[in-house]
Amino acid sequence: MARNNSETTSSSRSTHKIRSSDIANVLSHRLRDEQEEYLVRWRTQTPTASSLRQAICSWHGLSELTRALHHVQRYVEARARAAPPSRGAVGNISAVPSKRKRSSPNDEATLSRDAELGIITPSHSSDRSRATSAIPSETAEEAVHVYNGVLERKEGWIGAKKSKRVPTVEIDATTLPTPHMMEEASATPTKQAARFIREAFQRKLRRVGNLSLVNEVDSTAPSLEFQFVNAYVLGDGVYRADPDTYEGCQKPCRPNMGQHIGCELPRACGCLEYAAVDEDALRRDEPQRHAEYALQMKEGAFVDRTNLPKRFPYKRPQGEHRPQTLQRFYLESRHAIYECNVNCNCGPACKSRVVQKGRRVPLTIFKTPNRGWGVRCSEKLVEGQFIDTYLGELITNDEAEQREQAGPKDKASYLYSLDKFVGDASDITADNCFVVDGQHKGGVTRFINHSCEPNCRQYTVSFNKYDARVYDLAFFAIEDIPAGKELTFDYLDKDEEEEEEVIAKREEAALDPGNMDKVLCNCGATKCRGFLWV
Ligand SMILES: C[S@@+](CC[C@H](N)C(=O)[O-])C[C@H]1O[C@@H](n2cnc3c(N)ncnc32)[C@H](O)[C@@H]1O
Repeated sequence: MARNNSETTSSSRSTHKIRSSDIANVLSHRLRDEQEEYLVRWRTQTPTASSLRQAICSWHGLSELTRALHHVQRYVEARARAAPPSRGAVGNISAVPSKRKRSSPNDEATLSRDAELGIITPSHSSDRSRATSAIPSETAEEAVHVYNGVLERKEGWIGAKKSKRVPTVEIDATTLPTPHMMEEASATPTKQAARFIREAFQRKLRRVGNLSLVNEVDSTAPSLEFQFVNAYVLGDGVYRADPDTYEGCQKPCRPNMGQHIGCELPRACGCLEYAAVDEDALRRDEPQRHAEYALQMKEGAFVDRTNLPKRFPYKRPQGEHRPQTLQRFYLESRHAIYECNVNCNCGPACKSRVVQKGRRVPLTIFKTPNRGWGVRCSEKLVEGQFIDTYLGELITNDEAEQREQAGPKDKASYLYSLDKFVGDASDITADNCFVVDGQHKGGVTRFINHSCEPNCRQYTVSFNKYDARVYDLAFFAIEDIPAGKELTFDYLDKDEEEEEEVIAKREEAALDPGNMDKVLCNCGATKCRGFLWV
């Protein structure tokens, strides 16, 4: 049924929703009957200067916008960026998506990127001469709920259309919001929107499971546009092997070896082919072979690893409800970890299966005072305990470079090159390795902040020993971490340095003009290097 444009559109109990894809953007907000209402500009198929002027705009309560809340979030955060927080408005929003360039208000001939995205800047309101019919008075303006069209409600959805039958209030949509609307908006809080947005993000977390959100700093929530995924999302030109084709360990490995804790064959297990050689065992058991091995390693010669004793990645579980932890050797080295896989003979109880079983610990995304969102665990973690993997879009290096150039200055923080095996006997180079971009699609670990003195580290974990291109990036605790303490890792994974050395370098970095546009590090560690990427 067609709705007259003078009808109220903001029922607080609405069962009819606006589709996210039908909205171009949110232009303003106001309070009516104690309910926040948001002025929505409907999307036109292909935005042209004239279609933007004639775009349908209408006011809606939040219950009609629950499927399109990220548009409200963008509006609220852009507003907070433009003005310092006041009277219940949102505060620190350092982690919101990048700012967009805005189009020249009078440049109709060439549509800017803003216009393509459907963003109309308030500054257009100065060009009143284009209005098809100016709004006569503030009172009339207040009464209007739909401009340039009518709304219809069908099958749970709200749509907008032009109507020849129903008289409509016509206005140059690029003049919205009007100065009066802007004035009203500046005096109106966005608390209800903040609650709707926070609840929507919490619903996302519940769908993932074992995740929560805490914000004791302001009323914001992480971007609703962030999509949680549970595996890499393959981009164009990216490929990975089907798990059915992975080579698994075969006989003599067998299920339930070693009192049901899996593999006990550090020389024979095929999955350990590229695992770290247990040099202590080799020296002790076969001194001659150890001497040959040490020489081959020193000269960079080929090493036949068959039957050399290898190190298992994980310790046996230390009690029924205790987590398995990384062996000290792996914890302290950067050696890749090889786990057993779906085609192995060892069975699911094998001790070389930790990361593949996924996150077991409850994590909380929380707002920090000076580093955007961070992550903590509500349970204590022990040294060597697995936390979670870094996920995201798996893209080519070329694609990553393009995204880095087009993105904000901290884009690099979300990009992780899978370059562990560059330089090994493979055709992988720094220019053709794949890259994980976790900014818009990924897992909770994408919210982990950097520290120059971290309590976690990222390790390479492979289930397919012959694939040097695609592997997991897994976070482990590198010390015991009390419940509630922020989890951090060193984005540059640097080796530890002496304090005086770090301080000297930090002072030098602060004076280097080349670091002027670098992101300052707020980790607060004694050995802080001063910048995120130095
Ligand atoms: C991978 S994200 C971490 C999550 C991020 N805090 C957020 O709110 O989405 C990396 C970004 O967080 C911020 N960040 C992380 N660690 C920081 C630190 N030690 N000091 C300052 N900013 C930091 C920077 O903006 C960086 O680009």
